[in-house]
Amino acid sequence: MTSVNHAVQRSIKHFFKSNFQSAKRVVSTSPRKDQGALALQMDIAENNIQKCPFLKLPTEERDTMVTPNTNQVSNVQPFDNIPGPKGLPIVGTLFDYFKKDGPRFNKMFQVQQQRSAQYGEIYYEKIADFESVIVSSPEEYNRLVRSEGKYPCRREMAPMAYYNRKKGYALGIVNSQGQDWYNLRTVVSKKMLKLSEVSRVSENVGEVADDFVQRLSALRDSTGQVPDLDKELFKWAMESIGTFLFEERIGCLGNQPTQNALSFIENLSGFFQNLQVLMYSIPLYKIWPSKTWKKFENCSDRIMTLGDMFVEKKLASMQDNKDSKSALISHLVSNGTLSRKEITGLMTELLSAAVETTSSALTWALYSLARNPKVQADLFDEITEAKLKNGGPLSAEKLAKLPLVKAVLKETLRLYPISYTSSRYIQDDLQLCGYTIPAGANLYGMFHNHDYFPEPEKFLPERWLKENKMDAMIKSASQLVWGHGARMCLGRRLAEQELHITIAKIIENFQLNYHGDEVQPILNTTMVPDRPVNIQFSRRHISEDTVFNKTD
Ligand code: HEM
Repeated sequence: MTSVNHAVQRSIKHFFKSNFQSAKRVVSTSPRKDQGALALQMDIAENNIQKCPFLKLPTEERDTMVTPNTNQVSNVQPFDNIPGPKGLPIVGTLFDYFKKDGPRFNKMFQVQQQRSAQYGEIYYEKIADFESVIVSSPEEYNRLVRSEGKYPCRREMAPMAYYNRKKGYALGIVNSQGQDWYNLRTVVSKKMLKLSEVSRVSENVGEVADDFVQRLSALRDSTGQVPDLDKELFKWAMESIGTFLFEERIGCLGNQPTQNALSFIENLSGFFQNLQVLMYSIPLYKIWPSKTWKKFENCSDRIMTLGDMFVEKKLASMQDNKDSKSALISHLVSNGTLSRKEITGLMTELLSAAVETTSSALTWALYSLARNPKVQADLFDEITEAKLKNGGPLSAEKLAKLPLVKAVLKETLRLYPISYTSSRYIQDDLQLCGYTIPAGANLYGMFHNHDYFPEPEKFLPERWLKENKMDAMIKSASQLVWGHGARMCLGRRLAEQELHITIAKIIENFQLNYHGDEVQPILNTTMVPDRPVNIQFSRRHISEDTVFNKTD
């Protein structure tokens, strides 16, 4: 027993040593507005330098790193001067969150907003081993965006990475860094981010949206509400992304959705819910699997098994039928760079990244439209007028390009940024001497700040229309909802296309109403509603020769 106790003590000691060795802080890149031009603050003592913990720089890049230009060093502000909540040793401000909303961390975006109001546009916080400098001004964050190197380094999602290493899976695009990340991303980025590639599946995405409209119509109860709307939106999201990844229908929207697809969706929900808790907690799961960890691990196991089944099934059918050339999976097979195991891992990762994000975005868009009848009417008019001009129904591709449709999505993601923060280990300006500050933009705070967006709590898609001339810097910061630079969201073009087409088709067919209480956003890794969103769908009767319509 004593030897077991010693072993446990030793392993706890080792755990704390490896996880919480406090890195000495060296740099401040906190140019306050009153300092004017960029003034980097550096303490260049070699042994104080903290590097991106993940970055494996190629030798030649490492060799070209230079010492800082001392001309820049003025108005010195040591890193420790960055304001922020003090916190305790080791755990930092962890207990603040326990007091606020229990150990779920699902209101972090609001805490960031409050902290920014208290400390200003830059502050430092350490929550357990999660250290960040949080920036909430578009100007400041744009500087960081501009300083991106060839291998942008984002904080690893530690529980996911730990799971993958433990089970012998590759880290994937989301968690790999440096050259490994670059190699993997290069295989898919052209296919995923090129508009011409993405629009090749627009008609298929349109068909999924049509089926979804039919399904919503059929599922409505006597009050016009769709039971378990959240689950239906998940099914839509999975079916939609399937058109690009596999170029075939997964089978989520039929009367009897495939059990595997349903199980994938269910486990994905559990995966994200538990990931949110594990991300900010002390990573004790590395030595003692907690209940939350076990749930996370079970969901991850199931997701990997199901992903493997989807991919294997598709690969087997591709051997018989060589037709589906535009599917991403065919591209990966013919490209020949990745092994079968790597292809499976990547496809499962993309499927996982796609479903919760796009279904949450569509939920928020429908909720916002349901509460804003005027915007809905304008959107319906835009679609109807475009149809009249076109002399008939619009292709999915044309629907996706309507200005107000696009503005509705932008405004939805401003109010509810699905990924509430965008973060980097700073490399470029500061990489000059190998410094690192993990920095994140407080997107929620930025997007809800009346200095940047007048009447920030109102859903006003028209603010995005060309004629209203939004300030270019604010417009560019708003893109941060997709991240930025070489590491920007890989699914952005696909997600936008799916969402534009589906929003347009839903408004073309239904008038939406919402009579419930105001829904609040919470974090399940992505930003989701805190309760079921019971929207009423009234079917429009569209007549061919008039822009007016009746609803039932
Ligand atoms: C509304 C929908 C979505 C939003 C708001 C969103 C947002 C984001 C954000 C903010 C990032 C971090 C980017 C950065 O650090 O610069 C990201 C990364 C990523 N997203 Fe999305 N995403 C969405 C949909 C999708 C979809 C549909 C897919 C897959 C088809 C996808 C795949 C990925 C991948 C693989 C990464 C990691 C990229 C890398 O590290 O190189 N996302 N996403």
